[in-house]
Amino acid sequence: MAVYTEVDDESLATLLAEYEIGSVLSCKGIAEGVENSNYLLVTESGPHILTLYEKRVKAEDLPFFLGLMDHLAARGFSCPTPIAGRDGRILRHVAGRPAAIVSFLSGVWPRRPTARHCAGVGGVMAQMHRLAADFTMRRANDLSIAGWANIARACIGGADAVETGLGAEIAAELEVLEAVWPDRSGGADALPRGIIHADMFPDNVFFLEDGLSGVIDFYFACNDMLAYDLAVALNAWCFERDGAFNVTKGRALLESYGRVRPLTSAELEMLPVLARGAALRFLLTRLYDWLNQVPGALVKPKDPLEYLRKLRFHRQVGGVAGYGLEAAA
Ligand SMILES: Nc1ncnc2c1ncn2[C@@H]1O[C@H](COP(=O)(O)OP(=O)(O)O)[C@@H](O)[C@H]1O
Ligand SMILES: N[C@@H](CCOP(=O)(O)O)C(=O)O
Repeated sequence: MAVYTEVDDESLATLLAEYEIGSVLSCKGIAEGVENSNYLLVTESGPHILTLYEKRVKAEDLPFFLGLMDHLAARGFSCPTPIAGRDGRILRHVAGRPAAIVSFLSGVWPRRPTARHCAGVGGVMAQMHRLAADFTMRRANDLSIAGWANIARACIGGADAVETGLGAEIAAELEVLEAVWPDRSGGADALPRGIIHADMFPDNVFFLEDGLSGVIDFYFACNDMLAYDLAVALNAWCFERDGAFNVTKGRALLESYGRVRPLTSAELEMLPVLARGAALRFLLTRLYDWLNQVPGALVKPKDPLEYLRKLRFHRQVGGVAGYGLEAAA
């Protein structure tokens, strides 16, 4: 459960007085997520989500995240819509934290993703990439390769307590990725860039009986290579619980993405490298959280070693066929 900051009744009543969504009927901490404190806030006008932004979310990035959700929702993309108060402002302060209220999205996230779910997420990701193309705000990916090196420095000393040799393996991986990470200078061989979600995990994609119902949690969104978003999703959606990569799921995800935004041959070729980077990114942030647990917070840290196993898989993938696609387009 991720509730780092409690909200008392008085603060809640003061907050709600600034909106036109009626008074509070109930407000309960949500038993999921790891980054922010989330509450299911039911008012006279229905359910909403109250989010108090914590640790990794910088206050100066909030206009980007909330602006992006607003931009996508206005174009028919199913994601939370930020709700403005009577004064037109979306961002507030509650219990000493920056906070916002967003619309509630129906659906449940898939505990055991199938190839059908993977096809759904591939399609919706490509749609998001297209719809965000004219979003004018920018945010650099602070959890790309330079950011990984910073996190690695902060937790490499404790890594071997989690698994013997882990510190050295992370250092070696970073060195390799530094050498092969796709061109960041915008040269002719640069991969297509745009706004990416950067955390499109199963717990951030909701489904109803008739299919995908929406995407939440845009708090890592940024400008980066579009194919990196796919690399994150291959990691998050296409491995089985026993650690095996499921090529049927990989193919479903990639083909359905490609039907909305065809992938270039350079993107397909780079996929194994991008997937290694994505696996290292989640290995590092999980390792950091594992080693720096917040006393008293209602949060269950995620297993860093799951991503070490995924990283080792990507290292031996020779090309896009390893993810289920026949050949480069
Ligand atoms: N707009 C929303 N509609 C419905 N449920 C939501 C919404 N936003 C968040 N939630 C619920 O809160 C949980 C945690 O949200 P998330 O944004 O993933 O948190 P965190 O950023 O802390 O990881 C989700 O798994 C979901 O159950
Ligand atoms: N998806 C990340 C953790 C980020 O938490 P989320 O609840 O915002 O998805 C991971 O699995 O490490």
